[in-house]
Amino acid sequence: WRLVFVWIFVGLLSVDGEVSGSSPPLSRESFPAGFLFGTASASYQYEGAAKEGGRRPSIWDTFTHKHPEKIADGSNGDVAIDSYHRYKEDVGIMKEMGLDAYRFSMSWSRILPNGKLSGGVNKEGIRYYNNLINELIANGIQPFVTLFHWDLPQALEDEYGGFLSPRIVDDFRDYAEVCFKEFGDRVKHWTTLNEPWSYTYGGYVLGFLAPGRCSDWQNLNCTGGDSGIEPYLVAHHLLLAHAVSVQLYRQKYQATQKGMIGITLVTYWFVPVSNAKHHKNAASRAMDFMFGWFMDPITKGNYPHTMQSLLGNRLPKFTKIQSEILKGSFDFLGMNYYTATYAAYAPKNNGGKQSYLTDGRTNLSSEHNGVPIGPVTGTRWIYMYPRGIRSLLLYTKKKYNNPLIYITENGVGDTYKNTTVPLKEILNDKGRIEYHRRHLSSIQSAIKGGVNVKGYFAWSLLDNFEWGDGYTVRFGFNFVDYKDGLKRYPKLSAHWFRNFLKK
Ligand SMILES: N=C(Cc1ccccc1)N[C@@H]1O[C@H](CO[C@@H]2OC[C@@H](O)[C@H](O)[C@H]2O)[C@@H](O)[C@H](O)[C@H]1O
Repeated sequence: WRLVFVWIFVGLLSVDGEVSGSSPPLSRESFPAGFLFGTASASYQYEGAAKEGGRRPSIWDTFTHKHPEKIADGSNGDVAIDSYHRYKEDVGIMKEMGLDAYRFSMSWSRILPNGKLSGGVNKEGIRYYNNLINELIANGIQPFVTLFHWDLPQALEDEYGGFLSPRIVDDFRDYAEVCFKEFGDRVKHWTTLNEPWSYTYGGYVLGFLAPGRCSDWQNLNCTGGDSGIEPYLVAHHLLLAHAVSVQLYRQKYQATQKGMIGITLVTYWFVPVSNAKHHKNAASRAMDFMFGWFMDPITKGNYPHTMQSLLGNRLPKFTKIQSEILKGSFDFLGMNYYTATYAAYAPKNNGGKQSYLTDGRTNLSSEHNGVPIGPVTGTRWIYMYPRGIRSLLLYTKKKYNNPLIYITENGVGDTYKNTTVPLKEILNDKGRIEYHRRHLSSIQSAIKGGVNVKGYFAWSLLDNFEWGDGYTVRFGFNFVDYKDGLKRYPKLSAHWFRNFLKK
């Protein structure tokens, strides 16, 4: 009998650490009082109205129009899902779902069309974001605002190469100050950057994101660049732009506006292919090269030791003053988690050319001995690995002194290359419900482990323009009908989340 009991108990213990079956089904009540639930979005992926309301081009307008071959369906964000005109309807959907907060980004080139303060502030841009913020607050939804979600004004890319140049630091700070001044009386959670790793990796290592730069020997149809040098320059300037903007907010606005400011970082969870020391070290190095690359400077004022020793003079150096303003430059940490990957030791490829891809001496793979790290999903690079968000949260708590954390993105997409799939099937997104439920359960387990996480934003409220995958990958709780006036329909997951959130 004892054996039978053990078997039953073990069977109930789901791999995410939650004891399913014995505890009530997961709901808002499973989380501490005041825990915020929301959804996330980004300006270029949602707004559309690319040439309306005084907005000038961003590097994503240029990238999609000049290189449609780099977008799965050759599409762009000219119209996207038209949130610029439909924001009231979209806020209504958030209200209906019972969201506490909404994370969105501001389009820098809608507010400063020429990128610089000297080019003038676009009043129509200010008006749009005031309308959106006021609509959210009128519906009891807190605005979480990201200043930069990859859509850099093209004017700054043209003038001095955007984030390749240190000149970006002052222009970003000026842009941030316009936003603090205009919206800071109502916006109490600011994020400077969304995923500086992705902007750097996608834009300067492999060139599949704007501005599409990489080493020509990689034969990835890039517009110039050097995957072994430029990523480290861009990341350096992203960090400095972040730090000076946080310093400005704290010195001039925080005392009166009483808001918080942070940064959103993305990382995989890395699982060593075996317990062999050289593979465990590889997994640790992989964390340094993706998460520590940004997390160490904002907590310790410098890059991880592994990066410093492996990169030498290819890694820019912070001055003493820069190190000081970087250290502690966040009130909260935004964390985006989607999946995990295996890490194995990789020897230095002496003959090979230099690239971020090989600098970390790690081989990353989504499978080991032919077995995927987790169940495949509707998204090519996302394997279901919910325990990874718990491991990542506990790792962050231990290594970085238990910071205040919001999960600012977590979600999964369904891929539709052929558009003949019946609507009924698309709306029946049980896989998305399972993905979010298991990740929420894993977060609950991390909270029990003492992690200071205070909110969860799902990616995404609506299907939208998914960068290199255009409109072929759908992440929304709500379906957008690209063939019939961008009409919005709740998927099964929207009903599930509404019930989950019911007070
Ligand atoms: N996409 C990422 C991180 C990333 C970057 C390069 C390569 C792999 C993964 N991060 C977040 O994921 C979200 C989902 O990302 C999609 O994932 C599936 C891909 O096929 C698609 O191209 C990408 O947009 C984006 O919409 C958000 O804007 C972004 O903040």
